Amino acid sequence: MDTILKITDGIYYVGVNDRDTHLFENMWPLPKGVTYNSYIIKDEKNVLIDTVKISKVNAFIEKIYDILDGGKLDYLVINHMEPDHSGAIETIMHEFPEMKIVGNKKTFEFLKALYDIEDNLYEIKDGDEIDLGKHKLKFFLTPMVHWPETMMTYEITDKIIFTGDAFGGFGSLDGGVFDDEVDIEYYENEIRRYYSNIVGKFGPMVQRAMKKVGGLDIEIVAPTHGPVWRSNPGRILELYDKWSKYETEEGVVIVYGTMYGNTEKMADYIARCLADEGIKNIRVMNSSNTHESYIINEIWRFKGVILGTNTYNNDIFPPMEKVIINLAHKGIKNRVFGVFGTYGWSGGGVKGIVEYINKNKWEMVADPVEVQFSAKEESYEKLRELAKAMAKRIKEN
Ligand SMILES: Cc1cc2nc3c(=O)[nH]c(=O)nc-3n(C[C@H](O)[C@H](O)[C@H](O)COP(=O)(O)O)c2cc1C
Repeated sequence: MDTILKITDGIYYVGVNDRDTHLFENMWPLPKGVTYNSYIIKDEKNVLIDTVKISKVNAFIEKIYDILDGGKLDYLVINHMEPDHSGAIETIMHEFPEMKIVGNKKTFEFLKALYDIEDNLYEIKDGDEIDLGKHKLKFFLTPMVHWPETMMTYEITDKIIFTGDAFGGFGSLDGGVFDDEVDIEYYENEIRRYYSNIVGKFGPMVQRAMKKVGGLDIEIVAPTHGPVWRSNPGRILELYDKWSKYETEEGVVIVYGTMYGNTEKMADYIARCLADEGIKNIRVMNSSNTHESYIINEIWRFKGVILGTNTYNNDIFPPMEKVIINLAHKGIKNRVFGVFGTYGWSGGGVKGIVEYINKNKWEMVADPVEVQFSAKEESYEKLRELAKAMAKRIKEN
């Protein structure tokens, strides 16, 4: 079977699709699958850039042998040590025992700790180059995007940057691999979900990395997940730039936790009031049946966040608390918050959310609205006021 996929003269795509794994990092749903991208440069010296998750090693090796056509690998460049990319290293070493592993000091610390590998290492420092013949590699250390060893590899001749997880996204590549071969809008939502779920916490480091490689003449962006950007690389750079600066669009995400519908009723009323105020992008999300992956993705897009909970055992409804813990974990910034909820006797749900908001120094647009068991006429008025304050605030920028 012909599996050879050329990117430029001498540079090939050898990534694989994974439609088996349900949860990325055993946490983030993959309804549309994911890819582990890897690349080969064939020259006087042959190079493999990154590997794949161990479960996909057979398909990977087959592609490598097809392309090398009897040749061998001289180098393996490791841009990122997370096991979805480093999992096949030992197998590749076994197949090509002469091959040198190219990485930085931190890469090699992790290589030893994860796989007990310490031979055939070729350590590079920031800005170092390796001449392959026609092609030339230059290395840029970009720590904490999203691990400490992460780096990017720039191929000078064809102006391709291999970026590791930066600029990546969820979604298997179903036939098309390049941005101009696929319906890119289908992927953009999955790319933002990947960014917000996996890389989002490290916005300042993404900004630092982007500045570092910003002066390069880049024709192709080749990440370790999702499409390869050859027609419009500026688009993915633009998107990551916007998300890592925590920039937002006008819109409100209302997330609620309910057992018997009273808190949900309040959520729907706030949503209607927001619509009355002219807000078009409104997402009402049930924390009990919507994975926080999708909630975080929407919150990464919009400025307004309204959190609602009932009181459960003197505290926030647990599915709702899980969302808030995740939001705090992601270090979300530049959002404005509203809070509402219900209680039966002691209260504690709304109080719990407000405590998270204060602890994270998130801005609240209005006082929380809390009702006993279910909303009455006067509380609906307060909910409308909350919606009005939110609409006004998000229209300010
Ligand atoms: C299992 C359970 C535990 C509850 N625990 C508390 C509690 O500790 N304190 C309190 O004030 N209300 C408590 N309540 C009352 C609810 O917060 C109240 O009924 C609320 O209206 C439920 O909102 P919902 O219809 O959106 O689920 C509890 C209700 C249930 C069913």
